[in-house]
Amino acid sequence: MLICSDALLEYTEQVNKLGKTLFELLSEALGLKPSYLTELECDQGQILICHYYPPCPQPELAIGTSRHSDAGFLTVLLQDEVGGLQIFNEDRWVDVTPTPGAFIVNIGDLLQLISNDGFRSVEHRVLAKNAAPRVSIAFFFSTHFHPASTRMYGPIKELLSEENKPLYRETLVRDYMKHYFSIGLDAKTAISDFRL
Ligand SMILES: O=C(O)CCC(=O)C(=O)O
Ligand SMILES: [Fe+2]
Repeated sequence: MLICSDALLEYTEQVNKLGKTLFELLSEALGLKPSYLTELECDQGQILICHYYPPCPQPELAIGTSRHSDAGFLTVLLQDEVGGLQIFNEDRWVDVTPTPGAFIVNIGDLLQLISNDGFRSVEHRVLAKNAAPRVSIAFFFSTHFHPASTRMYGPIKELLSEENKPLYRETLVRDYMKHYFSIGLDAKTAISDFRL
């Protein structure tokens, strides 16, 4: 890891910039001013996780990463050419075919919660493969590790009306994370427990 630390720092800086732009576009898509989500500090916590999946001799008996949705606000994911990532859409698993140079951007549970279902977090998993080792780099925007944060996150007030009532209760990021990790990876159970 020391060998590529400069590359990872540079990568972090660039994905951070990309994240800011994405949060601006997502704010606008919700009909809010571009700086809305960054003012809410959705881009403030960043966690970079590098995954290594060794080749699996019996992939039909194993799973690379179990079914889950990401807990934070947004994930920028880089996968290599091996494949195996799938998203759950309309009751079936769909392969996310690797595209060289492309990122996969996943909406996380907390963005679903504050957008009051305007955006939906996506369930995904990674199948085990026996062809070759697989590497992916996940960059999570979430304040998991800002335990002192006292900001409460709930459905954005500007998005609510008589017809669009709040669907979730407010939460601290750390309380959401505690619940998410206490139940483990398994479908989208964590966010449903915050539904009113
Ligand atoms: O390895 C991948 O492509 C996905 C990993 C993942 O879903 C995660 O880290 O949350
Ligand atoms: Fe994930």
